Amino acid sequence: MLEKILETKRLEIANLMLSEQVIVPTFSLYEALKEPNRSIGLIAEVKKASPSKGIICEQFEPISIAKGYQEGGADAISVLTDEMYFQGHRDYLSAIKKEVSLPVMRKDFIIDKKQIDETVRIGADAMLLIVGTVPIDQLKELYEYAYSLGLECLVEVHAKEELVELLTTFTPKIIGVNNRNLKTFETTLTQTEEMAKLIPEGSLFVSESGIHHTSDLDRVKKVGAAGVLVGESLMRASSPEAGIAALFGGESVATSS
Ligand SMILES: O=C(O)c1ccccc1NCC(=O)[C@H](O)[C@H](O)COP(=O)(O)O
Repeated sequence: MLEKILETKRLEIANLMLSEQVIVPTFSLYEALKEPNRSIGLIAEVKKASPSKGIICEQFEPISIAKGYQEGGADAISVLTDEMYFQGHRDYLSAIKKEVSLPVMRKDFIIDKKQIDETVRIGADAMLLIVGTVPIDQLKELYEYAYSLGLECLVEVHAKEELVELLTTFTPKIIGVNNRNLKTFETTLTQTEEMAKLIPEGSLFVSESGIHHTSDLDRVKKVGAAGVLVGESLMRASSPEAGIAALFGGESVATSS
């Protein structure tokens, strides 16, 4: 699946036209995850569809979903911008950035500096980089290029070997362990549990995908995750706020005194 998506991305990059710069305030994903609203940080994802589940949300209203996430106490928002496989759009991200005061991450398949320029133009605070999509030295270059433009990166791994390769090349400030196997689409939190031991102390780590229940949060919290990235279970809830409340089992949001 990943190879098919990357093939599409290469074609898109060849035809990519940069849009006008969106002027919006910036927010740090790292800082938001370092001091989360609850006992573990939440990156709530705006996700209409996916290769594994097809359409997840029929009545898809990205701005109102994002506002609901903010209202429900999410620490950051992830927006899928891939059109072909996730029915996302870069315009959703720009529109959301204008309406919420949270860090907004672009969730896409970034393999070229031109896409990073576009990510800045559309107003994102952060973006995803996936180990294995380009050679690791190139990934490091993309990471450094993004930070030089003020964009933070969540660097995602799907396997222990990828994490080892990543950490022998560079140490990202935010590392994501994706619990989804991209060949079978199965998710297992064992991924997070096994890889947690290898995450360096100085990096924040986020457990991604397949998180549906409070017990899932407890499992990843126990092994030191600073945050979770949750899409489907929140998108299927009766409202974004209700989805977050159910996931956190009634845990209240910290208020600053
Ligand atoms: O979600 C998919 O089917 C998928 C397929 C191929 C590549 C990536 C995919 N998902 C991207 C993600 O990592 C998730 O959207 C994100 O972690 C949230 O996952 P979930 O809570 O399980 O919706």
